[in-house]
Amino acid sequence: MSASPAPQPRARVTLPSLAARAAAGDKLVMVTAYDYPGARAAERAGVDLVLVGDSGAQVVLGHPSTVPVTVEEMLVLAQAVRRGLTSPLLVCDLPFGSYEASDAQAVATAVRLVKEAGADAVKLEGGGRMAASRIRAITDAGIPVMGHVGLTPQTATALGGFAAQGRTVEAASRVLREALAVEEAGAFSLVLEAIPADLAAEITPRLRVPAIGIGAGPDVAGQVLVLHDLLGLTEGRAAKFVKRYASLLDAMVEGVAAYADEVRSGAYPGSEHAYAMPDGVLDAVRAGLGERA
Ligand SMILES: Nc1nc(=O)c2c([nH]1)NC[C@@H]1CN(c3ccc(C(=O)N[C@@H](CCC(=O)O)C(=O)O)cc3)CN21
Ligand SMILES: CC(C)C(=O)C(=O)O
Ligand SMILES: [Mg+2]
Repeated sequence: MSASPAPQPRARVTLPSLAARAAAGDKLVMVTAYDYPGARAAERAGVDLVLVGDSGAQVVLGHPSTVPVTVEEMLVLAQAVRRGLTSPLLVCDLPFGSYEASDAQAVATAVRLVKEAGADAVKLEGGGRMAASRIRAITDAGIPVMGHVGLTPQTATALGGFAAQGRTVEAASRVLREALAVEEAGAFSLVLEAIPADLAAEITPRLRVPAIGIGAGPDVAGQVLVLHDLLGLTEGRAAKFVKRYASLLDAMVEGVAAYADEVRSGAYPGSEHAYAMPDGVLDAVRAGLGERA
């Protein structure tokens, strides 16, 4: 047999290996995933971190915002992603309403994502007193936490919609203060979302932990994008920071339309898609019904 050998799995990404890579100046690559094929694509492409984002509320479940997604739904998505991943670090968002009430609620939710879905770490939004307390509590329970400041979609209504953040002296100072507070609370990394590139460049070197940007310019330790955005699976106007690397929704429509055409024309199924019956079987069936062969 000359079967090609199974691809060598890369070494598992760990918190120390991430920190070392970031310290060496290597850009960290994070992408979201919400199912098994998305996880396989991320794994095979060699990304460092995979985020089961609450953005799945929108890009997978069709909700208008991230707010409605439940812990149960995040568990289903994260379990599917876990089955497809071996080496990247698996981070799972804590959905809106699953951590704000108390430190105990936040720890209980994080524990479920680790125990029931195999998450390696969790992510939560915010940099104020509530968020800092939750990050400390979850970290103390032994679960690594990624922070998320700047544009925090779960509370976008309070921020004035999906607008870039940190563009006034007061707002920029607040994002900086929140990033430092998230690090101080024990986060191993944090997302900086939709802030001016110059502000992200000011914040990043003030942190010991890697800042992962989305709409935060190039001077951060790494980047994250929503998988469905970068693959062209989303419709409508995308945020300014989105770059499309494929047009998969167009490819999906073309594929389904070609199938529909062939069903209607009779070109599908062809003889190669049909099961053959052994000689004589139908004759015997007819004889059994009292018909002549
Ligand atoms: N598909 C998808 N991609 C994402 O990046 C994403 C989600 N969904 N859902 C959760 C949040 C919401 N995000 C968003 C959504 C919209 C904008 C947006 O359109 N922003 C305007 C800002 C304009 C302004 O600053 O006033 C833009 O033009 O980029 C930004 C982030 C990021 N996250
Ligand atoms: C965009 C990233 C950072 C996120 O939180 C998500 O996809 O839910
Ligand atoms: Mg999110």
